[in-house]
Amino acid sequence: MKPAGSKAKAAATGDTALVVGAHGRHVVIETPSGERMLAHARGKKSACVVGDRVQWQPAGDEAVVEALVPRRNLLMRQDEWRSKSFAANLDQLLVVLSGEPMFSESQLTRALIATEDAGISATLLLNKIDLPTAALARERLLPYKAMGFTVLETALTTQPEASIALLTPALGGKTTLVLGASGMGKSTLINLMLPLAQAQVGEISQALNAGRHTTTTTTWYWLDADDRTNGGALLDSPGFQEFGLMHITPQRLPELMPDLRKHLGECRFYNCTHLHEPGCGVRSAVERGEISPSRYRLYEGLWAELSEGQQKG
Ligand SMILES: Nc1nc2c(ncn2[C@@H]2O[C@H](COP(=O)(O)OP(=O)(O)OP(=O)(O)O)[C@@H](O)[C@H]2O)c(=O)[nH]1
Ligand SMILES: [Zn+2]
Repeated sequence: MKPAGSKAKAAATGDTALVVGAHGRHVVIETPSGERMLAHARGKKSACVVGDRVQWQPAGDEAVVEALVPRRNLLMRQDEWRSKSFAANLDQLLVVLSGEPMFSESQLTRALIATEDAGISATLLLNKIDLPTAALARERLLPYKAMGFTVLETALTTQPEASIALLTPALGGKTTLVLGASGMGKSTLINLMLPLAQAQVGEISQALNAGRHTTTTTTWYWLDADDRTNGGALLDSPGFQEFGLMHITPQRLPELMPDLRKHLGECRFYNCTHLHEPGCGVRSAVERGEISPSRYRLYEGLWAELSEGQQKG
């Protein structure tokens, strides 16, 4: 075995590669020349996620991940049993929503809290605006517009050209993780923006193989395969059902919810939980209609859920 020092030095001088697919300790990396290969992470600590930059060494036809380049950010979720990382080094999250099926405000709020916690910005996309149910969905998104989120609107299937024209500048040059609950139109969006996406998926799942037909982890797609430095990328993450926030303490919730955060200086007690204290600025704002009742209810529910988790943990 070579001394660890020389190996570390070789890795440090090597080019970094991008993780474009990951399944446990098996990852698919893309080298600066655009070559993709299967790589193995060393040791348990070196778990990589899509979007990571890694130092690597060739090992036959495959590669070994030597070290992880420090991350700019990491989007994760955590339930009682385990934590799951979606992706690292993101510029933004795009949440696809629709009125049919109606999006879940709880799911949306959870995703936005995790995103805020990770220091990543988020854009909302109301899809299926060709359907009458879009009106109600639009109304339910008003509080989110008021707290500063951009809400784009598309009819991906009936107005594909207009959708591309709207989405191209919103996605260009950025690394965007796309989230969407089942039926909202996430696959339609990916296929519209990336006509060759299916081919890229095939390639990555084949490399990670283990006989799986569908990707169960996040997948990286270049928006423009000829411009891998500035062109931007879409990351498709399957499964948006349970967005556990167990990695966040209940005390931090108000600062991660922009509509509540705005009123934090207005409470009588510095350590106000905004649940029952007198002179609470947050609850006054709810009464004045400046914080929507649904958002406040979500806050109460999350507080209870995360406090219980804290007691157990
Ligand atoms: N009317 C209308 N239907 C749409 C629109 N966008 C997508 N759909 C339809 O909605 C259904 C769900 O779209 P998908 O793109 O498969 O949704 P998804 O979010 O990927 O859902 P899963 O595949 O279950 O993860 C499909 O039948 C689409 O054709 C739209 O803008 N308007
Ligand atoms: Zn308060």
